[in-house]
Amino acid sequence: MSVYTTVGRAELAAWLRPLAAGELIDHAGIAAGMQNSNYFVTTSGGRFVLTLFEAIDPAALDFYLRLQAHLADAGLPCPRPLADAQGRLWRTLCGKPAALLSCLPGRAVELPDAGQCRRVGAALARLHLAAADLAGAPANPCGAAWCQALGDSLLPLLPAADAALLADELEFQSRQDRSALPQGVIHADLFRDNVLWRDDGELGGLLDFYFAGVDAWLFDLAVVANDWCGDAGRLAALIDGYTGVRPLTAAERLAWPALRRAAALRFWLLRLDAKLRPRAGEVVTIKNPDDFKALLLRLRLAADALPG
Ligand SMILES: Nc1ncnc2c1ncn2[C@@H]1O[C@H](COP(=O)(O)OP(=O)(O)O)[C@@H](O)[C@H]1O
Ligand SMILES: N[C@@H](CCOP(=O)(O)O)C(=O)O
Repeated sequence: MSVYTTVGRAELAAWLRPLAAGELIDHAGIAAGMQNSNYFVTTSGGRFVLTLFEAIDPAALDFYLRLQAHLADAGLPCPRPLADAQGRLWRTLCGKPAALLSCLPGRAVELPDAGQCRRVGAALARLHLAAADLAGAPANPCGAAWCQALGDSLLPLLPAADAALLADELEFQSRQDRSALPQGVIHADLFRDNVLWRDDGELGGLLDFYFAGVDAWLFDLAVVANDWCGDAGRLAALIDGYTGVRPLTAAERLAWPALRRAAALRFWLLRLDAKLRPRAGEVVTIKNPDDFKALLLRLRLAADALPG
């Protein structure tokens, strides 16, 4: 989990009232996630997820919640935020912006098969196309400039070998320009633990849109490839699923190796930052940064060509 903010029953019951979601039965912290505080909430009206946003600019939050409603309207299995009578999708709870969203069915898988990689690839491309007509989207909050700034600030905290690797990769990435690649709203964090699968094998949910923003679509595909595809077969299936919905351009094919490195760097940095400068909370999940350091080292040695 991360439960940084503890929510009491009485304050939650009062906060729920304007949503007409039924009477509170119980709520329990969720044992996953790194960024926000999440609770399963059961009411007489059903089951929901309560998210308290720990470090999100409220202006960006309006966009994240509108995005999920927009994608749900487009038929993607995304959580739908509940609105109060004034149409507000979030209000303050325990001093934090908070939203109640539909609870989607299914479980995440740790070892996806090629079929699941193909389906997640197709869903990612559908997400890219469906979000393209959403107005007012901000830039990816953790894009290339964020990586450079966070990387620079972490350099003095790292052992010499890691600092050398990071400095060299930051220098390489500073010479890449993804601004001419096809762009749009990207999920930016569609890891295995952010995708739910139903018992019948179908996609149950795409979760956790709180890093979304405009960036190269291919960067999003690289984020997914890095987390989902431990072998060539699963990578080929992911790309096949994606390109079946949105074919890639020649420029994207050329940019693939550098963007896979950029995606590995982005999550190495996020996890390093969480480990080296932890936030206080009731329960805090810290994920291992070394997984992404190892991946980055491998991608620097052997630039995998894009299959297909
Ligand atoms: N709408 C939802 N429906 C079902 N489960 C959810 C939903 N939202 C979150 N969860 C569960 O909570 C976990 C943490 O949520 P997530 O959005 O990843 O947190 P964080 O923003 O902290 O990364 C997910 O892995 C999932 O198990
Ligand atoms: N998915 C990323 C970012 C943080 O994880 P999440 O649990 O908040 O989605 C990672 O694994 O590092």
